[in-house]
Amino acid sequence: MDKLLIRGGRQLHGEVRISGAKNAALPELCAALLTDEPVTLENVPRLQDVATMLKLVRNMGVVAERGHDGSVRLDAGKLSSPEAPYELVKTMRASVLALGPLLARFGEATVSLPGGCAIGSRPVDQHIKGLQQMGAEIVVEHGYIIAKLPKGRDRLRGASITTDMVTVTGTENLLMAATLADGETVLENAAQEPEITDLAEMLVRMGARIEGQGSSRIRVQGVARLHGCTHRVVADRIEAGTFLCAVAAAGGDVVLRHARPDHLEVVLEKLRQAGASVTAVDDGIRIHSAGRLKAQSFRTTEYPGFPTDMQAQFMALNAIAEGHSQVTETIFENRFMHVNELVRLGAKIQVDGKLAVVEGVEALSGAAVMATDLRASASLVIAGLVAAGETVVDRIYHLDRGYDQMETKLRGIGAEIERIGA
Ligand SMILES: CC(=O)N[C@H]1[C@@H](OP(=O)(O)OP(=O)(O)OC[C@H]2O[C@@H](n3ccc(=O)[nH]c3=O)[C@H](O)[C@@H]2O)O[C@H](CO)[C@@H](O)[C@@H]1O
Ligand SMILES: C=C(OP(=O)(O)O)C(=O)O
Repeated sequence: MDKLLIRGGRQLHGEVRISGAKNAALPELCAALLTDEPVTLENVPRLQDVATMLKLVRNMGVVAERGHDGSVRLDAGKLSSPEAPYELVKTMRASVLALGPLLARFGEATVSLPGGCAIGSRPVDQHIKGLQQMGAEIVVEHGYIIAKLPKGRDRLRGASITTDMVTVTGTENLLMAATLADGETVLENAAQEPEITDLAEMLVRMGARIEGQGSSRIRVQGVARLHGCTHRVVADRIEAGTFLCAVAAAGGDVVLRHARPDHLEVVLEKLRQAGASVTAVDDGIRIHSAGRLKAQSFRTTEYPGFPTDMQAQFMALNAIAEGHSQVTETIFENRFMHVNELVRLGAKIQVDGKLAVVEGVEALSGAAVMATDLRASASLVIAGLVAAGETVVDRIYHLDRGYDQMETKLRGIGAEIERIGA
């Protein structure tokens, strides 16, 4: 099993190219299931989750080819089975995004329940309830969501759906299903993340009629069929945010090319309040950080609030900043697993339910630590970059799920980091 070996204490200087967003690419790969015409996605990040999604759609009969230029061409003209088996779904929750498109286009879908995962129980009841409101008959049996249209119907029907909470993949599943439904669908309490707007833009290119993406009410007028398109995946705001925290913590001056400042406003503001200089530059964001930063309290909430996917990385920064901070996690019930590992590196953090209280220390010291989930891994890498001596991060398969060549990019700006075998 691969590990990362980091020798801390180097400042970071230069330029990093931010990749396409994991959380946009995954639903967009599923959106290709909505049409029998070829779809080309550009700027698709090289990640394990993307490889898993390609395996999943190929397993259904989709012809999917990766180009050398970061593009993926998908042809879902003929499908052998509208099914997502447990073996593939268990490694990636986002597989549930196949449910809406399959049901909308083929009138049936069998998708394994994703099950719980490290950061929380993460049910998909809102996806199921919304599709039922659109007329689907759904049973959950032997760990599978088995969905079909009632006899005599060949399309879902538009509906007014208010989800009990804001759900990102729930909104995406219902949005994709609604594009081919009969009549109008209104999604109330919709998630507003930039990845949803990007997905909606792709669907519009395919001929969908959508209004209100990026707001909490999305209206969709269903159409009888969608066509192929070429779409460029939006830049990954969480990858950008992770590099921003790395530079803020380690010190240095770095330009993140392709990063979108408008997608990271709350994080950028926190970094500025901490004392870093953060500016929008041509096609990117520049961060300059010198000296010890000031700790910042924050509370994770849905977009446009502070992203839960940035909580662990910012906590690593707070761990070595000056002063106390309070970090409140409101989205997932078990997303503080990095805390014990940061403590192994010398951080002082106490957790009480949804609240972590961080007392900034002057220095961390390298140690062997274990990654427990994707963003926890990133926070350990950031802590390793500032810790004195060597840090070895184990179980980095979590990191590989969602970061495109992280260690190569970090090495490119001066970090001492290498991948080592077991
Ligand atoms: C592939 C992808 O885009 N993943 C992102 C997506 O995950 P994901 O879409 O799974 O997260 P949700 O927005 O659905 O989850 C928000 C909250 O709602 C709960 N919930 C959700 C659906 C449901 O049917 N029932 C229910 O109870 C969840 O358990 C969680 O507590 O948004 C999260 C919140 O920004 C991010 O951390 C993930 O990186
Ligand atoms: C939690 C995340 O991803 P996923 O929903 O794919 O598990 C994430 O990207 O931080």
